[in-house]
Amino acid sequence: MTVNPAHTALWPAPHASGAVDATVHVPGSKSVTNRALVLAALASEPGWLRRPLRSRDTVLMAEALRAMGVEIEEGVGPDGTGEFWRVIPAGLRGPATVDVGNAGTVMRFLPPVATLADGAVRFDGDPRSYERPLHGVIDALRALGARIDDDARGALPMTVHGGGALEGGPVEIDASSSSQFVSALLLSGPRFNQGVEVRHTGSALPSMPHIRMTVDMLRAVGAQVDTPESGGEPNVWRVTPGALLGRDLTVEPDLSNAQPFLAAALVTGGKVVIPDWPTRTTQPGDRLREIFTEMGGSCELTDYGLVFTGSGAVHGVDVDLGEVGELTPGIAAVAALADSPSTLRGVAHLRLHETDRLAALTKEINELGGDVTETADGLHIRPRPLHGGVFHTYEDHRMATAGAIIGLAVEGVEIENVATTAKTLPEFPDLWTGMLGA
Ligand SMILES: O=C(O)C1=C[C@@H](OP(=O)(O)O)[C@@H](O)[C@H](O)C1
Ligand SMILES: C=C(OP(=O)(O)O)C(=O)O
Repeated sequence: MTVNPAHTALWPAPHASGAVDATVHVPGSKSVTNRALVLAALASEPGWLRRPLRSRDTVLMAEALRAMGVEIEEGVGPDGTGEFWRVIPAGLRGPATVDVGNAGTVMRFLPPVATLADGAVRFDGDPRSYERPLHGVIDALRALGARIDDDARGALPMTVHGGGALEGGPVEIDASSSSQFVSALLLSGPRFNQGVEVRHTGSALPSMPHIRMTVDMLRAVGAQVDTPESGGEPNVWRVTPGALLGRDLTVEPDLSNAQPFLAAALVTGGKVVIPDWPTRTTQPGDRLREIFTEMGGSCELTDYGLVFTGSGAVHGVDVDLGEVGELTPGIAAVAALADSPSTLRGVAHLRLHETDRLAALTKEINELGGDVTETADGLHIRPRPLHGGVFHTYEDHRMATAGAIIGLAVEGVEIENVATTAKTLPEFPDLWTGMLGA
């Protein structure tokens, strides 16, 4: 958790003078966009992504694929269909250089792709990317036949020496520090000579909805995937080798990025509508309908989207967030404003996210007068009257949006480096002030 002096600009978080009442069009899902890019790049024919998220993480993914020879055309479709990206796959090539920034999806999903390139692919990224776990992907790829130089650290920076193909087959990994290890191997699995069989051997696997998203999206492009849910062994996923189809996919809104707007309705006793909320989705953000209802709101899913209404009261929760870890900062912010204590559990792995999120939330909420303590796997939050001050973000987009939620209810909160929201939602400050009618 280091503060970058280049990023100390302060953004006065708007204070809500009354109940919000707004419709917020939330841009596309980061997790869907980056999976769709990888799958389209590995396909045997061109494919389309409509309404892709355009943010730091997804542009890094697109640039990395371009560096390996994939063509990605960008344009705007006819009325109402928004932007599109057309992905034209090509023989993957090296030498290439990939900047992963601090994107978990880029640093984990692309090394397996790079094993298929016919040359060296060098991976580097932000200083934080050196600290985030990658050993599961590196060790698994080596076991499946890849040559990787990583200075024996099991981390970035590293070079994958693509050999034009990978043998693949069965492999065991401990993915308890990130579900993205499993997703990464499955996404490229159809292109390995023997496919891949991933067996998770460690303690609890986090973020299961994200693994389901990987499986659903693989099946949608024609891959055959056997999973624990489809009658297979627990903790084992098997992908059969085969060609992938190019598809025409419209990306769903990012439901985790809808979180701060729903939270605004909750903490101000107002109403927020999110158009195009999917009726069926693997996105973890869909759990907000249940969690924010328990915390005092109510919601209705209509043909138009999700209508979420706050009651004026905000209650604490005791909830295991292991499946939906990326929702933790926003839930912690709401919990700090509640009328009773909260316990957030199952999220020890957040210590290795964009920043150590458990330490960062504890420090920043407490510096505004809060009473938060870290547990082995989460947070205890006892609400207290808060006061203004600087909310540091540690180059973590979800810390910035968490601070903005608190700022709605507490005067004088200033968010350091709100621009860090560009990782997944560059429009955040504008959408936020637009919601408030400013
Ligand atoms: O596969 C994905 O798109 C993601 C999986 C999760 O990662 P972890 O399992 O590392 O928490 C999640 O937190 C991240 O924001 C996105
Ligand atoms: C953990 C997150 O991102 P990443 O994809 O970089 O892991 C997140 O967006 O909350």
